[in-house]
Amino acid sequence: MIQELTERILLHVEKSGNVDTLDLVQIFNEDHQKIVGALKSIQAHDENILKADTNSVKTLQLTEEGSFMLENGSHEAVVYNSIPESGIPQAELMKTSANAKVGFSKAMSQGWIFVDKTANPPLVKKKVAEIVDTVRDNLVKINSGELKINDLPGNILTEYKKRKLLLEIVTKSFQLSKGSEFSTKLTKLETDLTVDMLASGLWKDLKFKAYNFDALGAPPARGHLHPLLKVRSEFRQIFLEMGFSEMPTNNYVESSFWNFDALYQPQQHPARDAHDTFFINYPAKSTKFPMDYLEKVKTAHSVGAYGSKGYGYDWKIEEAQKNLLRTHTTAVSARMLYKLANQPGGFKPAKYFSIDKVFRNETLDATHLAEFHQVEGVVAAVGLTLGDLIGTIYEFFKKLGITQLEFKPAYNPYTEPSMEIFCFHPGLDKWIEVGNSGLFRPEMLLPMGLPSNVNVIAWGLSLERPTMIKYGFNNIRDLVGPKVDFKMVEEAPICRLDR
Ligand SMILES: N[C@@H](Cc1ccccc1)C(=O)O
Repeated sequence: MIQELTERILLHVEKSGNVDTLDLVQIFNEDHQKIVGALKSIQAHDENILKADTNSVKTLQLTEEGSFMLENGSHEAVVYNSIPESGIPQAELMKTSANAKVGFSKAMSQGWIFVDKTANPPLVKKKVAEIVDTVRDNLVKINSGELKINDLPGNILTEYKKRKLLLEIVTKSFQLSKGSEFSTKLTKLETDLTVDMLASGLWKDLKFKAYNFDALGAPPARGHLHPLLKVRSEFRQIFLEMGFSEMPTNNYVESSFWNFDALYQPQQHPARDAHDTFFINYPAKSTKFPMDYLEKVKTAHSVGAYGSKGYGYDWKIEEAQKNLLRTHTTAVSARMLYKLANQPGGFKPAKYFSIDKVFRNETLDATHLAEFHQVEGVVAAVGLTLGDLIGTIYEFFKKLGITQLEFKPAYNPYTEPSMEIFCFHPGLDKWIEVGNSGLFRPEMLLPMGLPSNVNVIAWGLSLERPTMIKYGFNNIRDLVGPKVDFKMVEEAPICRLDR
């Protein structure tokens, strides 16, 4: 079809010498888009076949309301026509059509109708015996093309546009005339240069299609980052900007000692039950611990130390030896703080973060999986306070674009005070819980050997939750697991947490 149209255009230019593509719309009864498409394909053959100068033409188009008047008359004419000879109460008249109010005031200002106040109730009556509906007449002529934009007096054009009866449309078109290589026949363009063409010398006479440097090309096959990884790198960036260094989290299997005992979590704590924690059978136990430290932990739990009464129970090494899949990355933080306290040269202030997997024996539902990621920040320095914790959390969340925070007292065995972090989500229009935080207890820090004037503030959140919010997932199974749509992974945009 395009082929045919290209030839028709060329033949027309040969005959008339000069034509605008918009005029061709009527002549060929074809869509302007199609005519321009055919022109482009002529130019792709050889840009010197036709000369095409751009034109931009303003035309008028009726709006839905304008088209309505074509059929029914202007609102004022409709009102005029619905008034009986004897008149009609205004309230009644208003019920006769949807646009009666506008029609009434226009008809009044035209002097077509008046309100007879001598009657009770006052009646709207015709003032003239007949009317000429100029608005409708003009719209008919505009619609048929008889009245062009330049034929309409400016004030009328403005009025109709104000009444939203007309739209001004700018159409770009091309003024066509013969080019230096004009021809009514298009030779087929070659797309490939073959060995035969070279050998026979045929290539000299052939016309080749111009190379399209704007063509997008086939997308190269490559790997794609999962949304969780994209969000992780945003979080990592924020921590790095704040001067935190990353903790080594490459041990999913941990001993109960580092996961619980080091964190002053008593051995009877319900979280240590197989209902909440995945214990490991092979190997079931860890045996290497820093024994001095382990003894201090035992004391802190069983009889208390450093002014604390402890929990007062019989602490057993067998319980601490049990291997498990770590239930939180705070186990890694505990290892790092122990290292920090015992490093050569002694304690130095430090800021650490981690983002990695943790495992919990949870009931699975739309927002919970048995494995997920935690984001954790830890700051250790002399004399840190709750104010430092709150300030640091504000700064951290500010970098995520979150400025409205609330803190709610909470309980963790290893922090005192502890606070849940809530933020206001303008998109969801509600407060949501985003994390947990606190100051690590002396019962946890002092056995490690940290100086007694050192305080450690820490907070943690999940990676999945902000990812689900940012990418608009309601079900975590759409994000993680066998039901994940790979197309989603391929097409998910880079995540900007500040938006
Ligand atoms: N470990 C806590 C998070 C947390 C980290 C650091 C301090 C306080 C709380 C959790 O699993 O929810």
